[in-house]
Amino acid sequence: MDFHEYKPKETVSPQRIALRGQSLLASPRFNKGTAFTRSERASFGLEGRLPYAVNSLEEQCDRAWEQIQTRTTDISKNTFLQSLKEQNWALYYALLSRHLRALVPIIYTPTEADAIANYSHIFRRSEGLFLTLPNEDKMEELFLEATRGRDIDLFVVTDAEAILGIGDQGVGGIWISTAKSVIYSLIGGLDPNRSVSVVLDVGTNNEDLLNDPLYLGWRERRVRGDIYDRFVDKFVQLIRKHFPHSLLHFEDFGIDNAHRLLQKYRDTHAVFNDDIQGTGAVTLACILAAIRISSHSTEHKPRLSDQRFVVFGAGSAGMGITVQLRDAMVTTDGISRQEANKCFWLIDKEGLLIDGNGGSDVNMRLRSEFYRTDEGWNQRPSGIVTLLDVIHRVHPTVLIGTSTRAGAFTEEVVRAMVDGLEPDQRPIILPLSNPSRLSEARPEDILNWTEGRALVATGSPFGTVKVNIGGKEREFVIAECNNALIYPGLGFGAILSHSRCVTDTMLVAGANRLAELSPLLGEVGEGEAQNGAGILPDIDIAAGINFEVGIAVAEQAVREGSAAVDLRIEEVRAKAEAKVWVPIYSEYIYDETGMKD
Ligand SMILES: NC(=O)C1=CN([C@@H]2O[C@H](COP(=O)(O)OP(=O)(O)OC[C@H]3O[C@@H](n4cnc5c(N)ncnc54)[C@H](O)[C@@H]3O)[C@@H](O)[C@H]2O)C=CC1
Ligand SMILES: CC(=O)C(=O)O
Ligand SMILES: [Mg+2]
Repeated sequence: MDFHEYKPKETVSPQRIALRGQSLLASPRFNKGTAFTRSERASFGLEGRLPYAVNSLEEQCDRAWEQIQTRTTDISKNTFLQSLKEQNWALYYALLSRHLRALVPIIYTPTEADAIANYSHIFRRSEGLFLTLPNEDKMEELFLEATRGRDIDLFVVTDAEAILGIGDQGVGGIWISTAKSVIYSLIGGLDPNRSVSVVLDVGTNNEDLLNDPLYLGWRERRVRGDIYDRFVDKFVQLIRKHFPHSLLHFEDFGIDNAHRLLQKYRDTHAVFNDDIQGTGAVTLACILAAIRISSHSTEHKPRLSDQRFVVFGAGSAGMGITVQLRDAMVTTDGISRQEANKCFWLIDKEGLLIDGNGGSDVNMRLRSEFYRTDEGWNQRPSGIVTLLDVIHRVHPTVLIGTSTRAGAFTEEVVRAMVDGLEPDQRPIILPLSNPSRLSEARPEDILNWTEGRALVATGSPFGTVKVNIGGKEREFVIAECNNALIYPGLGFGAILSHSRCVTDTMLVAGANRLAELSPLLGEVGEGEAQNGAGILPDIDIAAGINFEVGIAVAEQAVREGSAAVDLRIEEVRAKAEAKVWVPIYSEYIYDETGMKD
């Protein structure tokens, strides 16, 4: 079901509103602009404040679409949409939902990365909750002010240390929280009034920002250690105290904190780290679908543990993916954790991770399970075993890039990978770094170098690629293996079921559902080799797909007892349909005791 065509009863029933005149027009939640009906204009003191004609939402979308076309750069389109969001939520989300493929790249990766990097210069109006270290003593007051009178389902929080692949962005990181929240509403069907986007401003180590006279954040170096931990803990405890059934989504924390905070809080609340778990789940789905196509053997169902994985960039996302794949192997293929660990070769700045060479971060413990100590690797004089060395010796079937190292998957690397496989086996190559300019390879190049054999998915959108194979031009859809394709559904499922925790089994249920919905499998059936469909569903249909993911997650939560509501599996779908938020206008009735904000 694409819920944008769906009108839940609660949304279409009349709403009682206490705002009038300019206050109503200034409320993005309730404003309808030129779509206020004649009788609403009379009741709410709007007749002299609006031009005479009354538009439908469809007509307003047409006008906004026309206006956005006149903007010539992506960043100016981004600014236009940001301003539209500040004016009218229904119109903003309706417009986005009608043009997902064109506009998601504008409000999310890659354009949002540029907006975030320029936050202090293009800033116009603030949005979100800013919790800044010098205001620590007032945190509860600020928190309650921002959430006053609202039922909150979702908090999206960043400390902005590792925004997408562009690093420490200080206070500008608020816009990754708001962008992720928008995707929750757009694709996941969450009411935008029930989410709060937060930045924990604990300083920045970005010299450019520290030296920028217009920088809007707290102009100090990043705070670490006990002070940092106390600050984050205060925030998490406020959520637990005031919104015990909400989901807490961590985004783009630095590598040292991401895993640590997830482990610290995941048993105490429904906590989710998108870069680790969202990326892990979407990549698991992508690989589950891809191996069913790439497997050269038709004799047995391809197993994850039959694959050899090279993960280039063993940071938050790389380790999240590795652990997710490893755990899935243990559960579904019935092998031990030690055996599963042997399917991975991890590479970071210091080359193949052989025995902890050079690394000093807190990821060490996680990484150490995957060290290749006893394989007799001959290090070069530089002390590094390179990606190419590993490809030559390991013959990986899957190559994943989460390094931010643009162009790291060179022609030599990709050709060496193909040479190591059976002639009818298809290499799975996933350059996942964002934004687009940091991708480890361009899909067009990978497909040319492999003559269309590779199965490719990327972190940012790349569109369709045409490749000349034996004199014939073939088209390949490049799937986006971005956590946005799954986290809205994972979150919706967790919220729907009031999950006490987000468990690994809930994540796997979501990933399996997404894999089943792969167009690659649907169109040609398993085992068909030459099909240009994307590995994962297109962003165009992401809303319907995430709805299904959400249901699978909520059902799993009910099944395993993670759900904290009295809900039967048979009731999950109906409950999801009732909860889903869609951008449409309902009728307003003026009522002094009605809704104000
Ligand atoms: N497609 C998706 O859904 C997602 C993509 N990402 C992308 O993945 C990239 C990494 O993100 P995080 O893991 O959060 O960052 P991170 O900083 O935690 O990890 C990056 C890792 O790559 C390593 N690295 C850097 N240069 C390298 C090189 N030349 N060779 C090998 N390794 C190198 C770093 O040392 C670090 O361990 C970013 O571009 C981010 O946008 C992250 C999350 C989701
Ligand atoms: C997609 C995402 O979460 C990232 O690139 O960080
Ligand atoms: Mg992220």
